[in-house]
Amino acid sequence: MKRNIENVAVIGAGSWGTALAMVLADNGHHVRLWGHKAEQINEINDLHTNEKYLPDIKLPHNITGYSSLEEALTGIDTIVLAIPTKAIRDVLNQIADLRTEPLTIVHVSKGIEPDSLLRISEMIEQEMPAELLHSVVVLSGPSHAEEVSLRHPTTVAVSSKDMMTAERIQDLFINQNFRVYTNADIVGVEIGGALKNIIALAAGISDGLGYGDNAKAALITRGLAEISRLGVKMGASPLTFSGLAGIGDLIVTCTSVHSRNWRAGNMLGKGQNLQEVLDNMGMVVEGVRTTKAAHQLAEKYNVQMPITSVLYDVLFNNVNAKDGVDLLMARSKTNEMEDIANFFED
Ligand SMILES: NC(=O)C1=CN([C@@H]2O[C@H](COP(=O)(O)OP(=O)(O)OC[C@H]3O[C@@H](n4cnc5c(N)ncnc54)[C@H](OP(=O)(O)O)[C@@H]3O)[C@@H](O)[C@H]2O)C=CC1
Ligand SMILES: O=C(CO)COP(=O)(O)O
Repeated sequence: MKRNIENVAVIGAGSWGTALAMVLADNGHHVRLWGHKAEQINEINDLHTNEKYLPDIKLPHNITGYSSLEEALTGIDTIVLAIPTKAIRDVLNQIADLRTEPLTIVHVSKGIEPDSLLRISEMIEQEMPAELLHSVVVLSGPSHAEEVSLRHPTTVAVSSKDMMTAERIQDLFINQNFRVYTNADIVGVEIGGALKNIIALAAGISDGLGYGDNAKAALITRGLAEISRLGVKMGASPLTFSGLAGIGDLIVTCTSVHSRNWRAGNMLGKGQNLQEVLDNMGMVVEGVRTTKAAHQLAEKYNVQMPITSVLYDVLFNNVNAKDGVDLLMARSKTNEMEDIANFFED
């Protein structure tokens, strides 16, 4: 495939920003990788490594590290925003102050903001003045940075209200190891990516408690049911949840030792407390804040989300993890497929 070679800035030099910078660099693009810690950027430029986030990985030489956001953005019209949901408003404010020309923002974060209950593309539209925003694209799917950086086969979906730009972003990233699909359902792609982290925390807890594969399969299946139930109420297509940003990402996050959400849940299940777990992780565990947001969304849309609700109590109301599982198992009996009937009722 013949490509247009572009200058692209990746904003956020953590695990995912660095792995995606590698995909873009493999495709021949000129990649600027911005991070807010000068020492880490020196390591990227001098040693071509990012040991804290991707140990033992050599970065291609067409990735250049930047610690000045202004320099990273000069002459750039496409950025990949790869930072935790919590930091997005702050970083977008800095970007908006530095820009005079419109940007296409490809966001790759998997969260929902508590209280505002906004998806990330909505936060971007709120923070960036309209004249500085060309388009917002989301890239999501089953894709652990650790495996992408080893160039193992990976598939993701891109979505946007502007599908012409989504197709341009598909071309920017796609290669032999990294297959990119388009999906026009931006609500479903963002909701699937964010809410799977809640179920991965729960799956980690279940494993930490010593429960087996039956329990995990139940969490994945019933987790998908409650994600879809909420997503459809928010305007998503039910089909998206059977795709890469739905069941695909749910499987990888609930079953992989790479997942920070699964690992955090696992430590909780083994008896550590939440603060201890988050302090030890050293990387973002998006599912914790997203559990708060999903709990609020379930109330707002009047949707039953039993796993989310029990996890919320385990994380924030001192409910013991084992008691939480007992609560889920003791719920009143119901018909497995009643959810599907509800999709088509409204
Ligand atoms: N890791 C993965 O496999 C995947 C992650 N994602 C999503 O991508 C997003 C980013 O995750 P990931 O890269 O893994 O997270 P990491 O914790 O690995 O890295 C986060 C990066 O963001 C930086 N950062 C945090 N706060 C700020 C701030 N206020 N200003 C500037 N930089 C900041 C961190 O800097 P510092 O080093 O100083 O902490 C770090 O470089 C998350 O939403 C995650 O769900 C999506 C798909 C795959
Ligand atoms: O989203 C991911 C894989 O698709 C990464 O999940 P974690 O944030 O749990 O590591």
